[in-house]
Amino acid sequence: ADDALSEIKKAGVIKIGTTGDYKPFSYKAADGTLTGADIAMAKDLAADLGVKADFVATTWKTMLDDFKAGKFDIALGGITVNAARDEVGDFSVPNVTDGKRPIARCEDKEKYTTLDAIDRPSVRVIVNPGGTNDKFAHEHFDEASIEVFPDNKTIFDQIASGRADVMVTDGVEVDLQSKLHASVLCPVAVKEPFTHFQNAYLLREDPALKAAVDAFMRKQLESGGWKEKLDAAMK
Ligand SMILES: O=C(O)C(=O)Cc1ccccc1
Repeated sequence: ADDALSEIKKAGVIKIGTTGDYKPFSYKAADGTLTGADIAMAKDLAADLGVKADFVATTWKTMLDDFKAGKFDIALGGITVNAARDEVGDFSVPNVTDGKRPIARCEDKEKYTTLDAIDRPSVRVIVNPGGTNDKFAHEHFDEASIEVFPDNKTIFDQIASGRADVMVTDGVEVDLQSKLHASVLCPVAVKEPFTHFQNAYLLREDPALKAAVDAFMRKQLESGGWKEKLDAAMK
C-alpha cells in the first residue's frame, strides 16, 4: 500500500471530500463559501500537517465511489461511522456521538414519538437521499409515505410549510433546525433516540495518516477547540 501521509506532505496538499450541505458540520455560507465546524477542523488539520487544504465536492450518494476513485485523501462533515465505509478506509477517532430522532411541526412533537406512531399511511415522511437517513427510513417505514427530497438545505422548509410531516435525522441536526425554525419546528419528545452512532473522518488507509489525524482530533477534543467550532456553527 502507498504511504498516504508522505504523499500528502510531498504534494503539499491534503484533498478533503465534503458534501457542503450539512449544517453545522459542512455547508455553504450565504456568499457560497464552504463553512462549518468540520471545515474549520480541516483547515486546522492542514495547518497542523504543514500542507494546504484542497476541498473537493462530493455527495452522500457518491462519497464512497469518489473515495475509492482517489478523489480525496479524507472525507469529513458529519459522516456516520458504518461498516461499508470502514471497509474501504480507516475511520479517525470520532468527534461526535449522536442518535437519530424525529423533527416535526411543533404541534406534532408529542405525536411522532415512536416508530409505530410514524409508520402510518397518513404520515408523510421526508428524507434526504443517499446517506444514513435514507437507509433508516426505507428500513423502518412501509406504511408511511416516504418522499426522497434532493435538497438537504431546504428539506426542513417542506415540513414547516406542511408539505411533509416528519423527518428522522441526526440529533444535532434536529436541535439546530428546530432553533433555526423557532416555534415552527420542534424536536419530537422521544424517550430515547431511535439509533446510536458516531461521526468521524474517513481516511485513506495508512497507519501514519491515521496516527496524525487521531492525534489532531484528540487535541481538539481535549482543548475544547472542537466544541468551540461546533458552537460557532450551531446558529
Ligand atoms: O453519514 C451519512 O451517511 C449521513 O447521512 C449523515 C447525514 C445525516 C443527516 C443529514 C445529512 C447527512
